[in-house]
Amino acid sequence: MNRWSWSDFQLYVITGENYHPGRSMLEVMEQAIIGGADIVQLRAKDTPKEELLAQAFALRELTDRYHVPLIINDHLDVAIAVQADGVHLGQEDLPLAEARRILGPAAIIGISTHSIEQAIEAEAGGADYIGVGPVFPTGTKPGRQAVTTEYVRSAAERVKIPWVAIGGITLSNVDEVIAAGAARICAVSAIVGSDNVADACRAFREKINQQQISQKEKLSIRINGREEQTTAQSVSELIELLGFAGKRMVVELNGTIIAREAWRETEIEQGASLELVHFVGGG
Ligand SMILES: Cc1ncc(COP(=O)(O)OP(=O)(O)O)c(N)n1
Ligand SMILES: Cc1ncsc1CCOP(=O)(O)O
Ligand SMILES: [Mg+2]
Repeated sequence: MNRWSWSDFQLYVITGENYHPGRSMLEVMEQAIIGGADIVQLRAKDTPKEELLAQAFALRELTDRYHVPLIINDHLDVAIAVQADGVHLGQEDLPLAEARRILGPAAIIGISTHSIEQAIEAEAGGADYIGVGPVFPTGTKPGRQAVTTEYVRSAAERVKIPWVAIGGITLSNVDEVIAAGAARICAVSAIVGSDNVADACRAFREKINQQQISQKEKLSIRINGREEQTTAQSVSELIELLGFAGKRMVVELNGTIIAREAWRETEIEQGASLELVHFVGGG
């Protein structure tokens, strides 16, 4: 991953110094990158500007060394000063259009969204990616209402630009978020607060990859007009998986009736349309 293919990212890690007393932000973020963080954000809400700027320069040097994109939370001036790859803005921060006017077309601008309406607005306004969250309640943004995996599900259905699920995501609940359709995960506490930051990142990456492999293996097909996902590769396998093995059936695949003898060698391909008629009763 590098800044030229930034949108393929899977694991986005944000700084959170209060989660790792005794370890520096730089050593923690280096471990995150080594473990597989493929985009990072500097977020330090209460840090004075001068110190924030120094942290941003140091993180720029680190991310340059590893060819990882750097995003600055909230502060466009800091992003410009350190030649970061972009900024992340919330609903109450500088409006997207203003940020774009200042930063230009090449900058990566991410927008926090808490509803599908906000997501559609950010997409239409030219955001490069959006944050979807907080999925779960989180101490990193106390008091902010969780959007739940319901919003993750609608983002998966409707958002066309890259989007990342964020907020209260841990190794114990990330499967739920991925199952709701998230292909990109962002975390603070579960990663930077972990004893072994690199291993935590590897574990998150493993879970994201695992899900993507099993999604890829599934074919999207239509059965009697309904969109379905299947791992079946032949008509006979599909009939078995649907629990119709041994039953009297007529199978039509893409408009052609398939004789029972041909079920085993007839492959099912992505986008196939099947009509299955099951005869009930005998006589
Ligand atoms: C990737 C990502 N998503 C959401 C946020 C939150 O941004 P915002 O709502 O502006 O809140 P603060 O982070 O500024 O407290 C984010 N930073 N990154
Ligand atoms: C910055 C931010 N925006 C929405 S949730 C959140 C915090 C994410 O932190 P954590 O992964 O510790 O819940
Ligand atoms: Mg903000």
